[in-house]
Amino acid sequence: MGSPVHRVSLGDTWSRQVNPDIERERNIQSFNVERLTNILDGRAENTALRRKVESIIHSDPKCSLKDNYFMTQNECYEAAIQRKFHIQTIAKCLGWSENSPEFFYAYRAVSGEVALTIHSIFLQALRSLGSEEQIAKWAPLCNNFQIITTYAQTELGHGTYLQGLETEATYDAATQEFVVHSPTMTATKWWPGDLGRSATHALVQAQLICSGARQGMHAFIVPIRSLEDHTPLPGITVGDIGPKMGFDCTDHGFLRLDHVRIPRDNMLSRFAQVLPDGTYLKLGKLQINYLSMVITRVNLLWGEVTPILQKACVIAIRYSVIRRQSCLRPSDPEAKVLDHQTQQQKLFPQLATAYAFHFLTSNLLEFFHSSYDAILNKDFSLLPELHALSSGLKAMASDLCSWGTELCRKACGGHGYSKLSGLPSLVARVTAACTYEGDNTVLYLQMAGFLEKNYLQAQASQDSTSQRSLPQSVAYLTAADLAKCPAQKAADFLHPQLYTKAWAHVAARLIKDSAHHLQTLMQSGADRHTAITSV
Ligand SMILES: CCCCCCCCCC(=O)SCCNC(=O)CCNC(=O)[C@H](O)C(C)(C)COP(=O)(O)OP(=O)(O)OC[C@H]1O[C@@H](n2cnc3c(N)ncnc32)[C@H](O)[C@@H]1OP(=O)(O)O
Repeated sequence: MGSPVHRVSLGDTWSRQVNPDIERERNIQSFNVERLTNILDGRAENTALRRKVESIIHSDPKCSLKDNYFMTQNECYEAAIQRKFHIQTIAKCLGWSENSPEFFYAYRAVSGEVALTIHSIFLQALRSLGSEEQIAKWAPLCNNFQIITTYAQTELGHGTYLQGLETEATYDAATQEFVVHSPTMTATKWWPGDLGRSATHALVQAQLICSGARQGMHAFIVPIRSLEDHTPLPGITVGDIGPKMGFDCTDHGFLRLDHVRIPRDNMLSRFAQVLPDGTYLKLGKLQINYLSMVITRVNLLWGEVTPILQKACVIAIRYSVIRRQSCLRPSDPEAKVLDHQTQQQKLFPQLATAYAFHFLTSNLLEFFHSSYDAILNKDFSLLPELHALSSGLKAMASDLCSWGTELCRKACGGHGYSKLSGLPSLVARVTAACTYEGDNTVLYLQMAGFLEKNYLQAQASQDSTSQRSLPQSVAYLTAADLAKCPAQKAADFLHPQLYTKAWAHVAARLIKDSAHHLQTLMQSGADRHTAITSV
């Protein structure tokens, strides 16, 4: 593919030299760069592994992204498919295991421009919602790419409001099958990635109907394309939904099902099952079927949202070091843009946010790993907190990272508007995270409900002898009120603990005020729904 313009390439000698302004800045740092790098990677061994994988990927022309900005949607998709399977080939040669750190570093080295990312979401949903037998049956087929899968939940008519999903799975005891059907146009599955052209099977989230009752959303594995010639199977209408604001490497698609029959065993049954006679058994609350979204929210913060702001900061700050524009004083030579206070006030808070979110999402990942095994073993005690944290942090981090990435782009003037800066595609990509995996507004409300519930519980237990312990992330709700700031002298403000105490105080006060406001509104006659959305 010939590009329309001459482009800087590594063949141009000056493009390989480090700009002297960058060199100079790098030589005046006030901290140990390698040590901070190891901290951000988790440990020195991870840094070494990451660099090794990056050097393999960056030196491999088949992993190159240099033509990406000149490609059509089709070309992007095809290149992403080729990149995906080329990395699989590298992995096989080097013995990288599935879900290994090497894969994480390799996908990060190609900026996530690989296809079949929702195939991994299917696998994650299978492992969290499937029985051991179902995992043993379907996981090897996925790992060997004998089947290509997608996660089909969102519909044309419903995305965030899961209780409104219309796709039905009706149990037929006579044949021990489910009949999966799209009863209306708005029931059409719409948006699932890898559905438009790639997937042969879909994990369809549908309203289970059995024993004459609607049992809520459950997960069903439905074959959708032939393994012989990849054409849609009987009763299946499937295709691509066309160009979007970003993610050209992913084939987002639509799916309609016309009374498609699947075996009873195709309903993922770790937490719920339908017996041959149609009896419905479930463990825990219905929302356990939402578990794969919780996992996705945690992973996308760590693997997608935070890294995008980090990249945007690197691009914008490097640009600001070498770009000279205007004079600080009339007699001065043109200044580095970074020497203008206005530029520092734009970029440094974003850099601080990127670091803060790195450690915040790392902490969330730790909490997830410690609670996930318990949940899989049907101890649901930590699920409400995990749901609230993943919802609230996904909403806050994606909002602030999309705002910050756009700020970095605008801080680079005209070059920030060039796709070749890398910034416009970062903005388009992180913006999507404010919508997918749950609209942020709705997820903030999930967090709000959790905070209010625990505040009221803390108040109630203060009045009674039974001190029921609160979830660890809201333990501050039982802390004694701070009469005044604990700082006695200026140096006290250098201690992180002071900020933790101060922010805990602010959070507790805001939650208390909101809970009391909510109670006042409801006592004055407002119903809870009206009250909670107006607090
Ligand atoms: C790539 C580019 C794409 C750009 C555009 C993308 C568009 C589309 C892409 C996608 O759509 S990806 C799939 C995204 N879809 C979602 O993430 C769905 C988000 N919606 C939900 O998760 C739920 O509907 C919501 C949490 C908002 C509401 O849950 P419910 O419908 O059950 O109702 P409710 O809020 O009353 O919750 C009932 C109880 O379940 C609890 N709950 C809800 N979700 C839970 C959960 N996940 N885990 C545990 N508990 C949960 C909730 O806290 C509450 O607990 P309490 O009864 O104790 O108060």
